[in-house]
Amino acid sequence: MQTLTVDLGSRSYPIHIGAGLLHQPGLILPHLAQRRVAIVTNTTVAPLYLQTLTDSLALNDVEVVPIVLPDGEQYKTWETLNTIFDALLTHRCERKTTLIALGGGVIGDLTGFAAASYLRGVPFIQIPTTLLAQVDSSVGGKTGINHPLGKNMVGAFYQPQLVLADTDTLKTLPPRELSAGLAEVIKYGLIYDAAFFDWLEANIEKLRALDHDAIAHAIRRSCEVKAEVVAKDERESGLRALLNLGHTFGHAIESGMGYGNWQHGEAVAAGTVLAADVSRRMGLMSEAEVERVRILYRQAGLPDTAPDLGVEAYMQHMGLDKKVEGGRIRFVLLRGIGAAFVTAEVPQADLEAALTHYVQPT
Ligand SMILES: NC(=O)c1ccc[n+]([C@@H]2O[C@H](COP(=O)([O-])OP(=O)(O)OC[C@H]3O[C@@H](n4cnc5c(N)ncnc54)[C@H](O)[C@@H]3O)[C@@H](O)[C@H]2O)c1
Ligand SMILES: O=C(O)C(=O)C[C@@H](O)[C@H](O)[C@H](O)COP(=O)(O)O
Ligand SMILES: [Zn+2]
Repeated sequence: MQTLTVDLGSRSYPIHIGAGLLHQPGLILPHLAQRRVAIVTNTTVAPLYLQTLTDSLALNDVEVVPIVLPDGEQYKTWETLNTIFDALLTHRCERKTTLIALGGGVIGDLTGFAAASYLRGVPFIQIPTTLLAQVDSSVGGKTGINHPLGKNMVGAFYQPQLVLADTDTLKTLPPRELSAGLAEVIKYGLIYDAAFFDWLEANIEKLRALDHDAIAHAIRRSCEVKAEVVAKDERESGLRALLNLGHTFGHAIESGMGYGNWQHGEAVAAGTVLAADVSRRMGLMSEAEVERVRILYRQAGLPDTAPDLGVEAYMQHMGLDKKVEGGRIRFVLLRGIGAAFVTAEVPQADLEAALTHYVQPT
């Protein structure tokens, strides 16, 4: 097992990464304020891992309230959040009852937001079971739900007490979901660590084959970068916005195509190709570098073109992005591989050219 720390003073917490961690309740017990937890999961993950986790906690006299939600991005909504509150109240969960998110990023974001607001705040633990959740969404405290007009539009910054990433859970993950997680892994190389990007190019086949050492390294390096960025800028007043590379376009793709039709990671990959192409048009990146990015996405099983929603629809969706300031859309762009920055100074002609060039019919 490897352990990292998200260093946030009195709200610091560990990230444990390793195989078989669901069978180690000793890692969870010190973080519980009472011997009762509510495990929030979904109809896909529950049959795979809910019993294992429940049994290992029950052996230590921890009572479990299971809350099983429908599966899918289209359920990351106000209505689903309310069903969590219904269950917590029905079972008389208290301020010291810890909520445990067992699942991918959708479950983590919903559970975290429920924990931030139930009784004005209860403790929560992230047990991520997708690659995307293990490398990104379980770390850093962004929680929330979607609105029909935009992704993650309602939520809270609320940090977990613990992140427990059991890499064994990835063995049941469908290949499409593994690829979606690789999009966020590649993001860390692009924004922060060119040597990691080189390593990803050399090891992409191993990662897709779930080679133990390669996956462990990718999760660790991703969490290191995310933990460092979050520790420096928890509430995204500057540096943290770099973690949004590809997301301004990507969130437009997710909401424009209808939540759940494009996986978040797929939309981020396509969105990053658009951001890289805009960077190239602005003279910040070479054609060869854009090509390296596209090749790596293809090798990772990800799209390297975006759906053709039309320039106007893209602009409308992106106008609601959380990085918008004074009505101006701010984009994360690249100055080559490994260096990202945020700017509102993007020529409309370059945006329109990218949105015309790197798209395919929907
Ligand atoms: N909070 C953050 O910082 C942050 C970061 C990145 C993404 N996100 C959010 O995370 C979501 C995407 O997360 P995701 O890619 O994990 O999607 P997801 O949660 O929808 O999970 C993908 C699919 O895999 C299934 N699944 C989960 N674990 C499994 C396992 N071990 N075996 C088999 N199937 C399994 C799920 O039921 C689902 O069908 C988006 O809503 C995105 O906005 C949040
Ligand atoms: O943690 C962050 O900060 C990120 O931006 C990580 C992203 O991968 C993630 O998709 C996040 O939810 C997007 O944030 P948002 O503020 O644009 O909704
Ligand atoms: Zn993301």
